[in-house]
Amino acid sequence: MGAAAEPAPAPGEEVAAEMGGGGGGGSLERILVSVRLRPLNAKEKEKGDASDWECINNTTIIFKNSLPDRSMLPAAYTFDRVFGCECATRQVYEEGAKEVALSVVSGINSSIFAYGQTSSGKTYTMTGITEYSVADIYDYIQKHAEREFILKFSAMEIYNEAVRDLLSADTTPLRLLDDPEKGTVVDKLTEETLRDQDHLRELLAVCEAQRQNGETSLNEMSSRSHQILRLTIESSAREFLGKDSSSTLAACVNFVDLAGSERASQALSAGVRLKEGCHINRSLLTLGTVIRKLSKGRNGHIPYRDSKLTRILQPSLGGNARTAIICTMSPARSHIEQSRNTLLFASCAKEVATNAQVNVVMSDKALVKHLQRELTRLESELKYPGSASCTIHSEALRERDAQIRKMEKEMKELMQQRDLVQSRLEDLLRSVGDDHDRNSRRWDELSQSSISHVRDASEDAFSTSETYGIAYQDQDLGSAMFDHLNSRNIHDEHNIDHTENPNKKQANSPTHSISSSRASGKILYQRQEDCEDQCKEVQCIEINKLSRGKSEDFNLLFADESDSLLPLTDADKLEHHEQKHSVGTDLSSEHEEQQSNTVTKNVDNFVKPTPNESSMVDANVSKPKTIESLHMESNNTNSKVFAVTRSRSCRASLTMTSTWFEDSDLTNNRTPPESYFRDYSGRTEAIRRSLFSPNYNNPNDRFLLEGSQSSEKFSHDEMIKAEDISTNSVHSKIDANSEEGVSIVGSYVEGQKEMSENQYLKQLPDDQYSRRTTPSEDFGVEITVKDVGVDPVLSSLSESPSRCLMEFERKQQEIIDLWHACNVSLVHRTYFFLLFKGDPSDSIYLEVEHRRLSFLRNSFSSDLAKQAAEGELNGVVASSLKNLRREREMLYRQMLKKLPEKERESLYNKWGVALNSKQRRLQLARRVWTKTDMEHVRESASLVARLIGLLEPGQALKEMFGLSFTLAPQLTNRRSLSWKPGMSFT
Ligand SMILES: Nc1ncnc2c1ncn2[C@@H]1O[C@H](COP(=O)(O)OP(=O)(O)OP(=O)(O)O)[C@@H](O)[C@H]1O
Repeated sequence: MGAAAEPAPAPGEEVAAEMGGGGGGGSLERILVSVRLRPLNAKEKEKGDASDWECINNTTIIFKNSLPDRSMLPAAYTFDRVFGCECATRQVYEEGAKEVALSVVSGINSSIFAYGQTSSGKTYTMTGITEYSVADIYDYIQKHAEREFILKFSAMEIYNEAVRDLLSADTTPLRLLDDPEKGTVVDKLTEETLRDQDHLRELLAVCEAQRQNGETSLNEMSSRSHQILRLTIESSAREFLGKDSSSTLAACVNFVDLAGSERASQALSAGVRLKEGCHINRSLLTLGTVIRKLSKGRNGHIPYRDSKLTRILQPSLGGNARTAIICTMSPARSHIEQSRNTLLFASCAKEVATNAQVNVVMSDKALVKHLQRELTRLESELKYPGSASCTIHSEALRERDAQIRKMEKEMKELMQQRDLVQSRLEDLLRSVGDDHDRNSRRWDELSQSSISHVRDASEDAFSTSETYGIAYQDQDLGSAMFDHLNSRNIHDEHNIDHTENPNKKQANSPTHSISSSRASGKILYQRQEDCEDQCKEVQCIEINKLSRGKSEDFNLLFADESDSLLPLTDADKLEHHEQKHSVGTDLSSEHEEQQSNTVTKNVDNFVKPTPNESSMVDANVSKPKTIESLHMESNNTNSKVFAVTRSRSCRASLTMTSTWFEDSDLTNNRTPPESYFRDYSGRTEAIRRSLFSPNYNNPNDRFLLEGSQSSEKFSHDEMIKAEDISTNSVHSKIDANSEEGVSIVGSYVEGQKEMSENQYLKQLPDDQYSRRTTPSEDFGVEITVKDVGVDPVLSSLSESPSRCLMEFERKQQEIIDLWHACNVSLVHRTYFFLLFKGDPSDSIYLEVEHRRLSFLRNSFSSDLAKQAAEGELNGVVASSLKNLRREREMLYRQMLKKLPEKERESLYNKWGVALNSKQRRLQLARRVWTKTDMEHVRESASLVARLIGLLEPGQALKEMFGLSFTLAPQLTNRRSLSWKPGMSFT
């Protein structure tokens, strides 16, 4: 037996207001739903149909037969009332309709519906209910002689979606009109004012005779239409009749006998009957939809207007009316489908609530009188403040004053606390400031390319599958910074592993471990609430390259390409060749196995700490200057893994996930660490495909891909070449399809970053450079970055918004100047300019861009000096100029595609290109981004964006610039951050 449905809350709790009540102010009340089971009829008995349904009590009906294929369906249904086949219509009326029907005499609209398949007993039930109701109404009227009642009767049927007046011989369909006050009204519907009960009986007989009946296979006298009998009752207290203060209660009760809800096929309908069936079912279908939607709440559109039935009955379906629905059903097994549908409808209906109100109609005089009384009362309150209502008001005011005072006190205390915390913060910053100053120059360098160093450090370190571990040891400041950076960085796509640190001083400190993998999006953070000592600086970020990276995987993808632009060394080729045959075919080759076994072991240690070992990371953290690793690797992967950790005195270290590539992956990957590690190798291909989708036959794309993986392979000049090719790729992609330009710009930017990073490495003192590039034995390189300062984000938190904005504008202008000086791609400038508008997070991007460009400019200067000596223009400068020229050509071509002639002409005017001159488009393309004043820049960006089809840029686009930071909400709220000057990575 299936689960029994919950009984609906008792309906009718909100009983009709007493006559003469004030009106309005309705309350929600569920539709009263009951089910009536009729006895098996002669035909059914003849066929030997079994009776499968039984009412086991007043509210529950069960399906007796346990057919095996029905076992999944519920076998018991509960409603407000259920009536077995032995129940008389009188009982059905008394318990399932009377209360609702009689609301009408109290000025409350009501409706009684009969719903069910053909021949289930709807007409049989409704006829009885109408009679009993009418009798009771007249009985009530008799007993309330103090009121004068006016009864009006109207009747209609909806047959084939046409409304017909049942009190008129005219069969012309009636129109439905929308009345602003009354809602849907049936135009020209006859409304008879009733003389007495006999008069009503006569009219009911007329209706019965007029109604569309027909014979179906299931019912010889089947009602083929929806019938609505409407009795309107108005009543006024005789005492006030004719007086100014009289008011009237007005409401109507609908007796609705719906047409059969059966399927046409089941009623063996054909011809006229089939057409009827279609219309009937369309109306019933809408009724079902309305009831279903209402049962789920009133959110969204309720399609009342989809059928005449629901339009006319709209107030009864969730509106200003009390409603009762009696669902009739046959107990026969042959009708099981229809019976279930009926019960389903009933189950939905019992969830629907209506909002019935007492409808009071005031005479104009009464209304004026009422308003005058109200006015007088208010005036007297103003004149005599000592009156009762005024006393209440003044008390309320006193209470409010007291509340305000209390809140002011609390605010004062909070402000004091804030000042205290701020001064502590300043102390702390001051104490770290010295070290920060000492290290600032170096940190500036480090931070601009914090990730890049890691990547560039390896001979082929620029792998898309590198995994950067993050270790962040924080006190209050660090915590804030941690939240700030990581919340933005990982977009909540992380797994946090809370473990206990077994070290005695940190025994009670929760440790959040989050690791970050570029390829997998897996992030493990390591955070310590309480440091062993008061750390004041980040002294050391030790980065281990633990295993070989996915660059090999990527290279393998192109290993067959004969037109590779990469000058592969013999060793490379050999390696690629070997891996090509191992990856994807035999991941458990010896070489792979060695790596993966080692790494897997460590991973297991990391992600599944034993109680004794606790977190391996924590243990590592507490060891001074140990190059410990967050060994994260899958069994199958040969991914490169970097672990960034810090020594005892580290304040904070953070490895940025850097590319749109990995960010997208972070977004996609939500698997827990273990599964990630297991699934890793399979996923790389998917990631590659879903995120990059390059054309592998295209040498430019190929170069981009390979370049992005192994920048270390390229010399500075090669990087410039890479930029060349990237730019070309941008252009060709944009030419082909401007939308694709978005992702390609990402690659382009990546290339530019690499170039600057490469340049940066060249500028480093030899010892540092070698430290970043010395391959270690097993898995590659060890990178040590020392003396990293404290996060200036925090030190700038107290900046005023206006100052922040000024800082942003200053930085933005500097970047614009640098773009100009370095001949940076126009598309890149456009994207960057439009993306970063001073949002708090933008500061980081601007900082990165600024530093990158500074390096580029240095590179330009040295190239220029060299070329001046050599007397010819080549190298970086020449290549960038070439790129710009190509870009302008691309824009020139786009103009024809993207801009209608009129728009082009207005642009020529705006940009000072003579309309009668030659090559106007080219002239225009040559004018954009040629100056650095803000107006020119804005216009240029707008035009280029239009030409390359850049739509409203979103956060995702920001991420393609290589970094993704989200301010922790608490930080944003607390300090209303804006542009933060001098931000750098810590
Ligand atoms: N509870 C009942 N007890 C005895 N007979 C019933 C009962 N319900 C219905 N019947 C009989 O079943 C037959 C069909 O009933 P009725 O016409 O009311 O069905 P219906 O649902 O209105 O069908 P349709 O939708 O085709 O108009 C009638 O002869 C009626 O007398």
